[in-house]
Amino acid sequence: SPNVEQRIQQLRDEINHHNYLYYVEDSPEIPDVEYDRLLRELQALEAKHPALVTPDSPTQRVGAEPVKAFGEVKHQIPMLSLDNAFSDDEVAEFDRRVRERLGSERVEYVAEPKLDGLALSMLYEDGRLVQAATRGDGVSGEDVTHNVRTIASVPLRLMGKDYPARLEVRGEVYMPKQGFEALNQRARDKGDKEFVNPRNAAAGSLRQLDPRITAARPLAVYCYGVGLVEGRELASTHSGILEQLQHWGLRVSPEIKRVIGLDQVLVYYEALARRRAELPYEIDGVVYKVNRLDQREVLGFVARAPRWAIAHKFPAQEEMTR
Ligand SMILES: Cc1c[n+]2nc(N)[nH]c2nc1OC(C)C
Repeated sequence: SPNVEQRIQQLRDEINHHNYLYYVEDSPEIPDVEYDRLLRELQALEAKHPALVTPDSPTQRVGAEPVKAFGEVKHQIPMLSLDNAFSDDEVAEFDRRVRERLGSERVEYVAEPKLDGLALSMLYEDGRLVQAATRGDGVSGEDVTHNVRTIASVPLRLMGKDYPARLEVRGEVYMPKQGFEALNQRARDKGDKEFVNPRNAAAGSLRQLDPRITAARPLAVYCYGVGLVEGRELASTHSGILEQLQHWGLRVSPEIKRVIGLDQVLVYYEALARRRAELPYEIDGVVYKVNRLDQREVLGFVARAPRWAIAHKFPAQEEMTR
């Protein structure tokens, strides 16, 4: 009956909204107990009207059956790796080459924390998450859709209406430090093997055949770019695209900043290096990317990595603590 369908749709919209506030904006508006009541009401209505269940319903995050094997996903746009810089001089050299090729005095970059997780590609068609894949070798990766759907900070449906018909979002899936410690504590209590570091724990949690295992692991995603885009033009700068992704309900790191010129780039790096131990997740450096897409076109790529971006790594953790 129409009012059941209306109530189901209303509950879905409300639950998706509260999911977004809690997991993407980290600023819930209602107490957990109220959220649980909404979810239970939707689950009860869907149990009574199974024909009304849709894959993008918030009740459908955890698939019932494990997959037999990981499908292979061919990335229509290769997922590139990054060149590394290990010193300020190497960053200065990167900036000089960029300025020289662009023939411009000062270049605007976007500086982003480089999370120590694993790269992920998520494809949204008509606003629905239809596929998620690991980077693999950059050309093809593993289909981990069933597991990515269980990550609360990943929307099953985009918000608003002005998103492209097909939008591939790229980001990093990671395990926050606190979740990692708790997971290893549980492993110790059960006499299970512990994970060596949050990156391995995230990789191991994502590459499960049974989504119920992944659903029980504390994973999160920060989006940092796009791949395939069809159906409408996006902004002409990387920072503009990241704002659009946030507008559509995708989670983007609040640490991301626009910086102009080498001096501001290095100030950002030093500031983040000082805060590294306090961040709730592990990072292994900072990524600087030329902000204007037209300038990226001019710069292009070398064999395996773009000329328009570079990762500036921190010294390995143990050296820092010595
Ligand atoms: C591999 C990679 C990793 N990360 N991490 C961030 N924050 N941005 C980013 N961009 C990447 O690659 C693009 C520059 C192509």
